[in-house]
Amino acid sequence: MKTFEELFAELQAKAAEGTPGSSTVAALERGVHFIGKKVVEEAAESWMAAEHEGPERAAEEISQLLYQAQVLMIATGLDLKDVYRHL
Ligand SMILES: N=c1c2ncn([C@@H]3O[C@H](COP(=O)(O)OP(=O)(O)OP(=O)(O)O)[C@@H](O)[C@H]3O)c2ncn1[C@@H]1O[C@H](COP(=O)(O)O)[C@@H](O)[C@H]1O
Repeated sequence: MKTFEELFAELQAKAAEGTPGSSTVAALERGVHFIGKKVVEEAAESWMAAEHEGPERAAEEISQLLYQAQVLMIATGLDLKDVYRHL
């Protein structure tokens, strides 16, 4: 198990190193348009899971939504503090 902050630090490091075999690096190479579509896809799947598939499936889909949101942040050059200051 990892926290939101720990995952973000891991993704930043992989992006900086261009780690081979990383799905994050592959997504970043495809760009914001591709990542944005993944965010929307995971948002829809989170909604559907919450409404129809129960809390366990919702948790799984929401974790993927958080992951994709972090990838979008990195693709946009944002750090966590850039987002947190709007909370
Ligand atoms: N938490 C995630 C994570 N969540 C989702 N994904 C990716 O997001 C994509 C999910 O897209 P899809 O919806 O197409 O996948 P799916 O099979 O249809 O899944 P469902 O949405 O239908 O359930 C897959 O490519 C996953 O690899 C993730 N990829 C990586 N991580 C974590 O990110 C870290 C770095 O991973 P790498 O960059 O791959 O090394 C590791 O700690 C990973 O655990």
